Amino acid sequence: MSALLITNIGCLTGTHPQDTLMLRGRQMQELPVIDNAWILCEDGKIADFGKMDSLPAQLPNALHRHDAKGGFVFPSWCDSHTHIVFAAPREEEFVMKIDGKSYEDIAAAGGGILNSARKLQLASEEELYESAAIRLNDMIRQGTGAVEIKSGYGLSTDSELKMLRVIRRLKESFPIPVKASFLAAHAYPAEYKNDHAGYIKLITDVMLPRVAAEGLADYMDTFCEQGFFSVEDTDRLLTEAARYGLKPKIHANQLSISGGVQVGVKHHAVSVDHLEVTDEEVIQSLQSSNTIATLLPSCSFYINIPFANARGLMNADIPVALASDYNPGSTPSGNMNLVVSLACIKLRMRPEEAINAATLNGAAALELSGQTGSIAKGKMANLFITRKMPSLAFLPYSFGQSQIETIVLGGKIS
Ligand SMILES: N=CN[C@@H](CCC(=O)O)C(=O)O
Ligand SMILES: [Zn+2]
Repeated sequence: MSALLITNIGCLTGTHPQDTLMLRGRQMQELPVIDNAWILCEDGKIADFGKMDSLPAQLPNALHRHDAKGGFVFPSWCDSHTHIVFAAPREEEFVMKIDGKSYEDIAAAGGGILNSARKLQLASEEELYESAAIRLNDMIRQGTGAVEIKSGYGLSTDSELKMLRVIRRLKESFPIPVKASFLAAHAYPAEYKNDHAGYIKLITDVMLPRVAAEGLADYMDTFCEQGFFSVEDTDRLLTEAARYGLKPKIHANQLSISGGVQVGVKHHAVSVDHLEVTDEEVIQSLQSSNTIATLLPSCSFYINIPFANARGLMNADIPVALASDYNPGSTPSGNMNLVVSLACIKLRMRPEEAINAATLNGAAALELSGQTGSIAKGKMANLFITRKMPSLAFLPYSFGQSQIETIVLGGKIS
């Protein structure tokens, strides 16, 4: 039996009741904490915790002790939206953006997703695994302890399967939970430019059965957006995916009011992601559902598009999660500390709301909140320990810097 005792914790953060598995809008203001605390991890799980003056006299024999020296302990970030399997960065597009081209201009000029797809088709599974593993390791060092990864730079049967197999290998070899989303409907490949029905048929009749047969995906995703996949395309794809037990997670309303939120809600999507553009109808459709609004402020920051209306969503009691959207085009960063800072600065989320959105609600957007995302007995001991900080707000306040000193995964200092 392996056991880890962390003592002298300045503030143990996110001690939600065990049965709190998702926070709707206004509930997100509550972030329970225990000051001057200890936590005991046994066999990879959180066994117990409390105030220092309640530290039990009887402790497991083979005990590793760690003195947090006044640092804060958080549940690891749960990053529920990433695209970290890609063949090459796209810094040439970064320079095009500086020169005034928009995300849509670059995509129309053969850049964007199709650019990544061309490069990915030429890369081997091994090369893709190696580069994605480096990114995932970097994310873990920055406090991420659960992640979702999408396909969507394959856009052919072989290459989509190749991406999903890389994700499966990451799942098998990393000590954190990994969920996979099948995103063949990310862009129409050049050869289907004038045959959208043909590509939809390829996804439904050829790709989906193979993805399901190999058990390669947990979710079905589509980029429901003007110039990409329509509401009708999305409706059809989600209907077919449901036959294979794949629930939706949708890219919706990144560039326009696309109808993606409503079609996602209709299909009981676990989450609808982006939502940089919303209106009253979008908010109303989410209000009557359990679908999570996953916001990606580092994407807004990087490609200079509007920031999501987090306050409007939370005031309407909609559950909001935060994720990185790490990808080579619109967000070349998987740093959840920066995401949380941007959420405070640009989405005007209070630190407690942003931290809940990046932990418990992020876990809910991965359907893992029974296992991670808060400090509760029996949950995975995936945590991070910061330097001594003067307050909770100091974490997002010190934007662009990391306060993290120690990572704990499965109850072990890693
Ligand atoms: N919007 C669609 N997909 C990605 C960007 C993909 C890319 O530009 O490569 C996103 O979530 O931002
Ligand atoms: Zn995305």
